[in-house]
Amino acid sequence: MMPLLAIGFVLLHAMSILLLPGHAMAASYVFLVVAPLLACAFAVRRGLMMGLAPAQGWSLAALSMLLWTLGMASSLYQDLFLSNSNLAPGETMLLYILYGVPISYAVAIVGVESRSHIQRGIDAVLAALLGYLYFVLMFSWTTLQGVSSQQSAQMIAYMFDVENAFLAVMTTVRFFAADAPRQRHLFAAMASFTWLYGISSAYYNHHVALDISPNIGTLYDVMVDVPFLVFILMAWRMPSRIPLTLNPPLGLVRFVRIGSPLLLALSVLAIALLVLRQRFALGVAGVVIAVIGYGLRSILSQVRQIETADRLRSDHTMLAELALHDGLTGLLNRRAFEEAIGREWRQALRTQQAVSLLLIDVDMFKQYNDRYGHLAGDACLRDVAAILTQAVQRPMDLLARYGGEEFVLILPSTPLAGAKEVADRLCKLVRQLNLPHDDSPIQRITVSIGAASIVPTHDALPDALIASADRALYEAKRKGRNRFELAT
Ligand SMILES: Nc1nc2c(ncn2[C@@H]2O[C@H](COP(=O)(O)OP(=O)(O)OP(=O)(O)O)[C@@H](O)[C@H]2O)c(=O)[nH]1
Repeated sequence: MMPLLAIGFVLLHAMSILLLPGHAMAASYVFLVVAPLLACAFAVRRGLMMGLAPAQGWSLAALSMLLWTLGMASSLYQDLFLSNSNLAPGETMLLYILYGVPISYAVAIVGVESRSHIQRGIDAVLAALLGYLYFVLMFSWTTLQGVSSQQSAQMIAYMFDVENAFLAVMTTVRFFAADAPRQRHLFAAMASFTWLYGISSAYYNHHVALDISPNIGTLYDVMVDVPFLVFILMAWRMPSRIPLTLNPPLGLVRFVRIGSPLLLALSVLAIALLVLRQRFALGVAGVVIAVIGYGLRSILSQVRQIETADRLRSDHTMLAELALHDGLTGLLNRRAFEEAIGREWRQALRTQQAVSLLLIDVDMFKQYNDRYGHLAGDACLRDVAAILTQAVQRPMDLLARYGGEEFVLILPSTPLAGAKEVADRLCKLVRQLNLPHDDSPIQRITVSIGAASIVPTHDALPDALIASADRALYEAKRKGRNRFELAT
C-alpha cells in the first residue's frame, strides 16, 4: 500500500508540472515541501516507537529532514515572494548544508555504548562547531542575496558533493557494521536517503542550477521527491523486515564502534582547514578544538576500557572463587577437593610421606531433615562445617564439602596415627555441639568418620585412598555410627 502511495505522489507531482505549465513552479513547491515534511513526520513516528533520545538516531533524522524542509520553504519564499532569481541565496544554502550535521552526529553516536555525560558534551560541542564552520564557509561563497559568480556556485556545488558523499559512505558503513536490528534499520533508512539524495543533488547542482546539459528543467523536481519517499518507506517498515542475514565481521563492528566517535572531530578538522584561508583565527580555533575534542574522547574511552578491564578482572576472581566454593557452607567444594588431592598426591610421591584422608558423614541426617525440615538441615550442615573448620589446625590441611551431608579432610604428611587423633577430636567436637536430634540414639547430631592413610606409589591413584576411607566409613556406620574407623 505505502509503495503505491509513494508512486502516486511522484506521478501526481509530474502531472502537475506537465498539466499546469503556467503554475508549474508553485505546484512543484507544494510537493517539494510536503515530501521532506512527511519524511520528518515519519522519522518522529518511528522515534516515538523506538525512543526519541538522540542515541536512537530517529530524532536526529527528523531534525535533518526538518532543516531540509526549511531550506525548501526558504527557496519557495525567495522564488515566489521575493522573485529572487539568484541560484544560491545564503540562508537557503546554509539550511541545505546544515541538514548533514544531525546525520553526522547520528553516525558518531548511535550504538556507541555507555557514553558518559562528558563524552556527550564533547560530541555536542563538536556538532555545534561543525554547523558554525559550515555557516562561515557557506557565507564566504555566498551572501544572503546569493552567489556573486558562477565560480562561487561551482564551489558550493562541490561542497555539497563532498558532504553528501561523506554522509552516504558513512551511513552505509554503519549499516554494514550494525549488529543490532534497530541500528541496521536506522542506517538502512539513512543510507538509502543519503545515496539517492546525493545523486539527485549532484545532478541539480551541476546541471539544472547552472543550466548545463543534460537539464530536464522543472521536471527535475520529481527526482527530489524520491530520496524522501524512499526514506519514508524505510522508516515505515518494521525493523524486523529489514534483512539481517548479513553477519558483519567482528573486526568491522569493532573498528566502526571505536572509529565512529572520532568522526565528528575529523569533520570539524576538515572544515576548519577549509575555513583557514578566509578566517584564519577561526580556522585555527576549529583545528585546536577538533584536536582537543579528539584527544579528550580518546582519553575518556581509554579510561572506560581500563574500568571495564578492572571490572572484568574482579568478576573473574569472584567467579573463580564461586567455582571452587560450596554456597551453603562456604567450604571448598568437590571440584576444589579433586584438584587438591591430585596436588597433594604428587607432592607426597616426591617426598615419600604418608597422606591421610578422612571422610566425615553426618549420622541419620535424612531423619534430621524429615523431622526438623530442610532449612534446619541446612543450618545444621553449616554448624558442623564451622566446627570442623575450627578443629582443623594446620594450614596445609584441607577441608571440603564432599557432597550432601559428607565432608572430606586431607591431611598431608600425616600417618594413620595422626589421622586417628584428628578423627577422634572431630567426633568429640561435633558431639559437643549439642545439636538436638531426637531420632538419634544419643539425641544429638553426631558424625561417623572413615580414615585412611597411604604413602603414594607410581602405580596407585588417589582414588585408592578415597576408596579405602570410604570402606572405613562404611564400617563406622555399620558398627553403630558416632565413631571413627581406620582403614586397615
Ligand atoms: N538440608 C540439607 N540436606 C541435605 C543436603 N545435602 C544432602 N542432604 C540430605 O542428606 C540426607 C542424607 O541421607 P542418607 O544418605 O540416607 O544418610 P543419613 O540419613 O545421614 O544416614 P547415615 O549416613 O547412614 O547415618 C538426604 O536426605 C539428603 O537429602 C543439604 O545441602 N541440605
